[in-house]
Amino acid sequence: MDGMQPSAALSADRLSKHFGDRVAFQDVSFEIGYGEVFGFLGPNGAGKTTTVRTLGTLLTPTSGTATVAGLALTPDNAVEIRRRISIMPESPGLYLRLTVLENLRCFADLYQVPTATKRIEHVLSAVHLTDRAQDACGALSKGLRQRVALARALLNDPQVLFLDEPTSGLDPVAARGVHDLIDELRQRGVTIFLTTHRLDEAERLCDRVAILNTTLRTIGRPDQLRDELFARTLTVRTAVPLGAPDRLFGSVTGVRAWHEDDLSTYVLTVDDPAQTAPEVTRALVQADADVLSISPSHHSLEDVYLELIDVPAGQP
Ligand SMILES: Nc1ncnc2c1ncn2[C@@H]1O[C@H](COP(=O)(O)OP(=O)(O)OP(=O)(O)O)[C@@H](O)[C@H]1O
Repeated sequence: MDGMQPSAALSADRLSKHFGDRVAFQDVSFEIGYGEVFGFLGPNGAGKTTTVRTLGTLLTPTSGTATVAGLALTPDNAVEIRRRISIMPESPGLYLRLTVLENLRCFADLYQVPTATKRIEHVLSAVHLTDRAQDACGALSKGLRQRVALARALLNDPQVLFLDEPTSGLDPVAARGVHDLIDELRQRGVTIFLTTHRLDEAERLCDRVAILNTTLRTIGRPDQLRDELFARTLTVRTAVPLGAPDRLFGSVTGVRAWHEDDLSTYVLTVDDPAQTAPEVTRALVQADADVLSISPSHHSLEDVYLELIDVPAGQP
């Protein structure tokens, strides 16, 4: 790329896409830095794939603006944008009768990849499939096909890689293999835009996540979102109920409030669990309490997600 590189690898400003009366996504804004792994989460029909297809120049936005791999998303720039990005769709779309190598040759021709033979060798080795190059794609497991699809997406050495639900339908071992490959790409500085339903996957892989349900509900680091949405708590369990919990917890400066959750289980709202836990422990020891455990709360990204996407009552 020539000259100055803009600070954002991908950005959207009030981007919207409508299909007639149907709103696929509306007023979506974000900025993603070079080398960032960005998770795009949302329920079925939230607009994730349509966002990927729009940023990938396959659909024209209804309104708003965006930059992709440093270029304004305009019809004039579409060809150059496609040179700089890759999209790995949810279903790999490989020629099942052809071998892995033949598939990659075919796509390398289509994308006019220079020095194709060397590049194919490189991407096969990047996804650890060199020894399966002569196997027909139809004879590969779903996980291995997903790896071929990833190899194909890497053929043009993209600056920005869109992965649309890359582990959908894979067992945990195959999914772990794809996760490791994503980690390797991150280490090589590829910017990754990852849509997923798997919150554990987003939590493990992504620097930041956005939660979409037609409009963006939130955006941030997983730990930041947890802190913003949920009070920090310490849970104290004792063998027998405390005699005077009010006096005991009231004497600890870091405890802002407390309630008894269950018999002999006390939930304390605190500003800083790491600082307050030792103070609470000392107070409990002084009161001769039989402590079973003191543990900080752990909210998962799933808690954040469920809090934000307005799950209708009665739905799991
Ligand atoms: N080509 C199209 N024509 C009309 N409506 C469409 C088209 N593509 C998507 N939609 C609609 O746009 C909305 C968003 O769909 P999209 O596929 O982007 O959601 P998604 O978040 O990727 O869902 P999923 O997780 O189920 O894949 C849906 O209501 C969908 O029916």
